[in-house]
Amino acid sequence: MTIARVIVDVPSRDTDRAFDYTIPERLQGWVEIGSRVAVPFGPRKLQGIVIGLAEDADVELAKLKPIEEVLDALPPLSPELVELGEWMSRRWLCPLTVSLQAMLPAALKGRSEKYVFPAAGAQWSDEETARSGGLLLALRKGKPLKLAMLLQQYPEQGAALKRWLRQGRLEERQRVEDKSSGKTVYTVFPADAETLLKAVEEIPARASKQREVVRYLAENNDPIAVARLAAEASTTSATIRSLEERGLLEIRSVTEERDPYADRDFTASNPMVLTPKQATALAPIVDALNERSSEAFLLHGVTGSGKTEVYLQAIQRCLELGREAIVLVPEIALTAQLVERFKSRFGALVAVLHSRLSNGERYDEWRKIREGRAQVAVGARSAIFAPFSSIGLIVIDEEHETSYKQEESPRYHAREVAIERARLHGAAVVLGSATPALETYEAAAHTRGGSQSGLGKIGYIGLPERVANRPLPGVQIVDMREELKLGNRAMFSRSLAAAIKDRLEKQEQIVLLLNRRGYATFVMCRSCGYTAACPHCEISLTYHRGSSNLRCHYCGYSEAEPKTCPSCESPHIRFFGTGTQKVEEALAEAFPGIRVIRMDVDTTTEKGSHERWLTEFRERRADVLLGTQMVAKGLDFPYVTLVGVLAADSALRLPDFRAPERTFQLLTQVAGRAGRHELPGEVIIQTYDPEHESITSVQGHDYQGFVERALLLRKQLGYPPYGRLIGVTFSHESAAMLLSIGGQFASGLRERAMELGIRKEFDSTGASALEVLGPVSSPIARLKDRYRFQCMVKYRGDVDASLLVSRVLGEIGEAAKRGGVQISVDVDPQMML
Ligand SMILES: Nc1ncnc2c1ncn2[C@@H]1O[C@H](COP(=O)(O)OP(=O)(O)OP(=O)(O)O)[C@@H](O)[C@H]1O
Ligand SMILES: [Zn+2]
Ligand SMILES: [Zn+2]
Repeated sequence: MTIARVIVDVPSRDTDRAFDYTIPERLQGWVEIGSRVAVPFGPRKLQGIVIGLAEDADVELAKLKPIEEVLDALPPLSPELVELGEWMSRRWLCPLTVSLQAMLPAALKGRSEKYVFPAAGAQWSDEETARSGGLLLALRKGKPLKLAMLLQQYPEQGAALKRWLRQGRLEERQRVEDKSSGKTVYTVFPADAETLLKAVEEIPARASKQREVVRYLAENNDPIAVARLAAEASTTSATIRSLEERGLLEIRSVTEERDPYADRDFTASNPMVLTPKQATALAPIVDALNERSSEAFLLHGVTGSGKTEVYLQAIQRCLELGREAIVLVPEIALTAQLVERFKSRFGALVAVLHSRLSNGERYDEWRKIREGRAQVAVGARSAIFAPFSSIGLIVIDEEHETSYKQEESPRYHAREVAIERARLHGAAVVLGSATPALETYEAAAHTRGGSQSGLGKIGYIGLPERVANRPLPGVQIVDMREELKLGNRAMFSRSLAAAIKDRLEKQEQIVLLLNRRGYATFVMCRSCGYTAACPHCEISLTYHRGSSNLRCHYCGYSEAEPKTCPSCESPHIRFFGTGTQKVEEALAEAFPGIRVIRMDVDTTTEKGSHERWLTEFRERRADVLLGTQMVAKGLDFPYVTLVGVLAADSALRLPDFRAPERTFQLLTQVAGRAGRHELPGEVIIQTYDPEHESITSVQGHDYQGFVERALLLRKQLGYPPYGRLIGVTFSHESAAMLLSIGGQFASGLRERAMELGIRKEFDSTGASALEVLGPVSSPIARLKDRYRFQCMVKYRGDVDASLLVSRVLGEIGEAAKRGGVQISVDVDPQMML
């Protein structure tokens, strides 16, 4: 190959195409599809990723510049991931480099020097050594060698070097100054036992310590850390170094893998005997695995129906077939408990990827996957890009979770990426949930046609009952308006208070959910109605009791709590709304001695704190687990028999058409925490809106009914999954500028649609339609001193709206850029805020 087609890492429309470079002779063996390279670009030197190789370019070869450097010994992306990236960029309208960069571990992105050195204990035959043209001799001197130097001096050894790296006999490391690099440990590599035993005789008797160490090494002929050897042979590192001078051992610095779960023991677990229902659920998944067919399934199982065991046994089958599995879980559910369930079944084969790991830890887990040392990747959203080569199964647990959509570019949805990646691998996909997203349910049930979800056909698997005939918990709805009428002004209704008291007496446990989305604590003046808002963002400031200050959750701005109203000077200014802190106080007051664990953004910032709280609760060192959304998911505690929901309806009024769906899902999930084991459960939901379907459907555990009605409404309005949306947000310091650019966009798009004869009415015929809403001020009208306007493009049927949008953006792009307007496009937005 002589030409490499390179995507340079500049995320802009102008550079969003492949540029051709020649591959110099010395790099011939090194450049592959997926390689990260350094290339000259105008006066600059840029990083880029090779997405294609060719013999010929469209222009004269002499006009092309050569690639300057290859940045990693092994390409960090496979051809398959490059292809996936290209698909993502088309799907979510973003520059290709943005998609590709999203797949790389952060630790790799820098321009740090790479080193190559032998892995501990790696062996080579004499023949390999002879054929390596001096490369192995150089490497085995012990010092890590710079990759750049190896590329220069051993150009013809590229294939061999890469093979050894892939086999894990060589290691590639980077020296970066942050914690990304592994822990360096000085390690003793002893000579062979025979040599050592012979040497013992030659060491003078007065050097008895040296003799002892040599004897020890002859008996334990494995590499060992210097510090450890010193301890075991009760000697000093000086003694050990003197043996290096005698040529009896070598000391090399070895970078230790950081295993974030190293200090934990996982008791091995065996597959459970499946219930007949679980077995029926597993069967079609196993069939798909055996046939290597890229089928997708919705595993719709009520809370506590044993979905996890079905995943585990499907994964087991996948591994037996010699293939790899990815399991996605919501970030917040990625707790020790869940990791443990996978680690105890599959042990060291499991790599864990989540954002609480340091960059270096993530990089180590990523390499474990790439080098074939792990076969199962468990992680949050981005684990969908785990660098496996032969995926057999992708599981997405709690598939309805909004966190599977990335809210920054590339604005991909992991569910769709999973289905596409599975297609490339011939892998099966299992989407599991007790409350599937309407889009997924519709794709699986094909209830009334006209779906635009883009998910293709999905098989439906139901698990309608809990394991061992355990009943779903009884749900009681309490009308808080009635409570007030009866003179109860407390935070807890009479029935919730009585139930809490009862559980405290029985020493059972309680989960309390404060649905706080859209309901943060804010400061309001009772005399004039003034509310404290961030001066940079159009957002209410949130009150933090600990520090007594007001904070903006978007930009971090903070100010002291006002003593008098800045607007009318009234002293009657105080904070409103119920925060978890306030609930905690109310609990302490109403139930003296109650032990409460509060879990919210404030108490879980510290690394590991999340897990610590949950362990404490599991060990029954607390009576109540009180928290926001994060207490609702995936937890399985046997002594929880009561779940209480405060302010169930607080998120119902958000200006988002998915608000009722989200509320229903959250309530169902949290209700599902109760009575999962022998003890039966009870749920009490407090609300000011007891007639609302999102709440009454939870009472009857009536997912089907709720969804059928919700889908009907969506269909009438042309909302997903029966229509699709593209959100375009414009931001600038000046609102006037935005109106102008936003207006140009909207009218440009309307004109194009009209030219193509696309109607704008969403009528009952279901015919193709496209409507442009806006530009209007965004629900968050100002953020970090920039005003925000948005247009919502709503369409259905046979309309390539993505293409139209990118054309129109191309037309106004120049003017927008000159004016400094930032434009972001969100295809299939999940958040309307
Ligand atoms: N075949 C089985 N035999 C006995 N117990 C089982 C079996 N399958 C699952 N369980 C137990 O039932 C409980 C619920 O299972 P699991 O947590 O997998 O449910 P789930 O469907 O994932 O629930 P959720 O969606 O609420 O997280 C667990 O304690 C699990 O150990
Ligand atoms: Zn006031
Ligand atoms: Zn702010």
